[in-house]
Amino acid sequence: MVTAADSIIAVRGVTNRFGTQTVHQDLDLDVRRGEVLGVVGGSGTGKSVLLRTIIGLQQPASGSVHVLGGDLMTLDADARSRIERRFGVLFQRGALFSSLTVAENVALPLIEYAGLSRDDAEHLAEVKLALAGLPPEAGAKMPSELSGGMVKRAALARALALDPDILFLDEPTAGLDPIGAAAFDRLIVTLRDALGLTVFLVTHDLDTLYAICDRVAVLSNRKVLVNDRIDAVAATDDAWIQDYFHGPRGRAAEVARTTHAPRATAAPSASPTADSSEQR
Ligand SMILES: Nc1ncnc2c1ncn2[C@@H]1O[C@H](COP(=O)(O)OP(=O)(O)OP(=O)(O)O)[C@@H](O)[C@H]1O
Repeated sequence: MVTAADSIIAVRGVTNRFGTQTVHQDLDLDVRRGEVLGVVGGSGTGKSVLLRTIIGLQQPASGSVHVLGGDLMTLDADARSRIERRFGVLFQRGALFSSLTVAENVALPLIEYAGLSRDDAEHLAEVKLALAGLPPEAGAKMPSELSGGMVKRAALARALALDPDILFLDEPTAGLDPIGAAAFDRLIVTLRDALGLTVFLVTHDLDTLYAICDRVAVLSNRKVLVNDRIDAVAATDDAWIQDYFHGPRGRAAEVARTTHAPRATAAPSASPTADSSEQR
């Protein structure tokens, strides 16, 4: 059995309510150091609210959230902020500042939180953009000039700016075509391996689950119904899980995994480079 001590994130007994709606009730979840954990569930089951709770943007009605050895509910503001700076977050819509260039977007946290000079921050931003697979010329562009896939990569570069321990990704492949999504999946694994990240990934994308997740947590009925390796999750006796994993899309993703042909994808590349096929 996994104890809170084995976990980089340990959520215990969390309840979240909005008015009369209870989204989570006594929810427990463990995330192990170095894993890619996929979080799935029907629409409105509270995946994004759970992510927001773990990163401290949503105060639960009750329960505790231990992250990186600290209890976010009881720490003072300074200690809490030190832990929160070790998070990198990629929100669902990328959330870049539209009035700043891509490089300025990535440099901003380095100036604000790491106290770097503008020159140093923009130099380091170039490194982060390359790490996220963007070409050097992308830094000078405005977010509106980028393709959908490049916006995701720019937002990822910003999430990596402060060398996080944990990367939180909310629907990172939503809106990407299958080849762009497969390239993004590979990038996440490459970065996890190279940087020793732990990845908390909210997704609806079955191909992503099969391709990169070490374990999958399913949210249902206000709790984590199961959190296990994907084969064990797919075998769980639950109507939503059976429909999701063994419906037509689930079968296709499983076949792609077992035939080593994820999506309609190009050959994997060793270095993370932007894929020209990403949606524009
Ligand atoms: N700030 C808020 N105020 C009121 N209700 C909220 C708020 N945030 C989320 N909710 C509600 O909480 C529930 C869970 O929302 P959440 O966004 O976490 O779902 P989700 O599982 O991520 O859904 P999806 O897969 O559709 O993105 C929804 O019913 C949503 O309307």
